[in-house]
Amino acid sequence: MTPAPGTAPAAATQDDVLAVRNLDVTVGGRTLVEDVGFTIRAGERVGLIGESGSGKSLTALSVMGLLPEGLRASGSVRLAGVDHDLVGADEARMSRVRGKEIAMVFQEPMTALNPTMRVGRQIAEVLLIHRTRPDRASARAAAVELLAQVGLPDPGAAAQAYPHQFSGGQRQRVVLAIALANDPALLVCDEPTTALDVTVQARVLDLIVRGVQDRRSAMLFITHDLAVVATACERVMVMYGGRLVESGPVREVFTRPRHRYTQGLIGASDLTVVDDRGRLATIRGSVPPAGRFPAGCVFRNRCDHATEVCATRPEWIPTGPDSGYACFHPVPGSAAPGATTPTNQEAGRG
Ligand SMILES: Nc1ncnc2c1ncn2[C@@H]1O[C@H](COP(=O)(O)OP(=O)(O)OP(=O)(O)O)[C@@H](O)[C@H]1O
Repeated sequence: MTPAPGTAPAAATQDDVLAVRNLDVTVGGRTLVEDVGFTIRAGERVGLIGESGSGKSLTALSVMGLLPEGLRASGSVRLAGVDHDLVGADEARMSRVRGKEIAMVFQEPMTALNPTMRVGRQIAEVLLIHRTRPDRASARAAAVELLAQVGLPDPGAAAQAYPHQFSGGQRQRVVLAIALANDPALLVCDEPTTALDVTVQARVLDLIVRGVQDRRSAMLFITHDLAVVATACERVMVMYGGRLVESGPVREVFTRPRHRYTQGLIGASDLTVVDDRGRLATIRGSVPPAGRFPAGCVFRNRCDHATEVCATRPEWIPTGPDSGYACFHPVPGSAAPGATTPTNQEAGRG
């Protein structure tokens, strides 16, 4: 096939942790995912975006060998250090890979947790099954340590609790602790923060990114939220109609999208960035060219009160000749000490 514009051929190198080639997913006579190919390097964080039904989840599920009954994958999915293809691998082989070399975090944490088992034990089991810890006592101690790493207060007590005793955000932290337990080479996340309260989304996203960075794990991150991709990922791939249509560094794809679908997606989005003083800016329309942001800006999650508060404010600054405007105001709870907040004060928001 001729590669779609902006998609790199899936040529595996020694640094690649994952190499997907010619992946098709079919059901009956219907092709749902067609000729998808990509690689992910060790430690690389890659976003996968695209409209609903474009094939993102089926691509991720194929990588993990978890396609729903009746769907069939063909092509090749190779993982570094695993001597067989994951496409067509039987369940016994896949269960040795899953939870060890590849781990996953889905949208709804309850689907990943056993409601009748204390969470400390659920984490310990993953360590024992894959023989990462030699005995139950050290697995339990490691479980408490993992719960501390994902920011649960009083991790010793948390280990003794059942899933229903946690909030949604806390449950997703537990799922993350399980996913990271064996230092996977690849973490696959499918909308991991979408079901969470908006106030905890950024914190959980932070923990995911920190968790993979600390372990030098690679990450494949599915989301609808471009700002999340901009925060969490270095590279982004775009799916449309079951095919991968574009791929590249996040800033390049977001500033110079090549495929018509990506151009529409970016053009219709509001993105937000945070500058080095902890202030948040909403970029309306599209992202301005690289270098137009103040130094130290990082992308953050969507700002949903900017339009009515800021649209008429003089603090709106043009961010590029054809790319809309930004309005700075503080990120709730995370403004850097000493950050000036004129927009916020004028708007009477704290
Ligand atoms: N079990 C199934 N049987 C038949 N068709 C399916 C099945 N699961 C998914 N599909 C179809 O495959 C296509 C791709 O689905 P997929 O879930 O990968 O999309 P997606 O990009 O992840 O969408 P969303 O963002 O809404 O989760 C869709 O047309 C969907 O209806």
